[in-house]
Amino acid sequence: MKLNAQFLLSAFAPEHFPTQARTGGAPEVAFLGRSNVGKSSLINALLGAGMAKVSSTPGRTRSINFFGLYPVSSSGQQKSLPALVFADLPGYGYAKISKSIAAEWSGFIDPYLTDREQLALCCCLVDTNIPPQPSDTQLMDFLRHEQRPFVVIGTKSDRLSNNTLAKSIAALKREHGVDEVIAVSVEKGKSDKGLRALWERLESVIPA
Ligand SMILES: Nc1nc2c(ncn2[C@@H]2O[C@H](COP(=O)(O)OP(=O)(O)OP(=O)(O)O)[C@@H](O)[C@H]2O)c(=O)[nH]1
Ligand SMILES: [Mg+2]
Repeated sequence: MKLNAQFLLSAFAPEHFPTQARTGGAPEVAFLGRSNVGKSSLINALLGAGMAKVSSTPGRTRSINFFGLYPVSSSGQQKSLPALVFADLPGYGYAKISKSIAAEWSGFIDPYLTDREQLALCCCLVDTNIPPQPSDTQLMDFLRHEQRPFVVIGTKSDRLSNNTLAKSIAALKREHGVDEVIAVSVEKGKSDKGLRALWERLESVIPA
């Protein structure tokens, strides 16, 4: 299926979340993880450069940013409703701004993860360059409790040798209690095997 990506809106409160009229109730995929882990970069790699704002300053994404993925017919016509919606979420776990982030989480991110009916899959991004983080374990425990399906994605894999990456992935699987961690890199010229595996998983949430 050919999909055309379009920015929908930035939400700072639950009442801003895209309406049924806007999305037709399309399934949503949320991108979650600590500040600077590479959420916005991954969305750009999946949807095309420039979609989401990337920054070297942690804590850049402060709103939930929604993107619609619209099917395009063989004649090139774009459908009026998206088949899938991506949600780029603010990061957590960055000490300097953790207080304001904590307030945001209880204000509108928590409600999004708890109540959003369309939310079909959570992508939990973890950095393969650092040891497993308690804040990530905490998020996954929360998602398990909420019975939200999630997939764990290991970012910035280009910075590690194959051997070190394999060890890191093994540690992440063990610590987070998951069978699979999809290793990805958004660096040009690096293998896009992980990105392709991820796309397959994402497309699987679109109803046939
Ligand atoms: N080497 C390498 N760097 C990456 C990769 N993905 C992201 N980065 C870098 O990591 C930094 C943070 O990336 P973002 O995508 O803005 O991270 P984020 O998770 O959206 O951050 P917040 O919005 O602050 O929560 C940027 O400097 C990116 O260039 C990757 O696959 N490889
Ligand atoms: Mg971001």
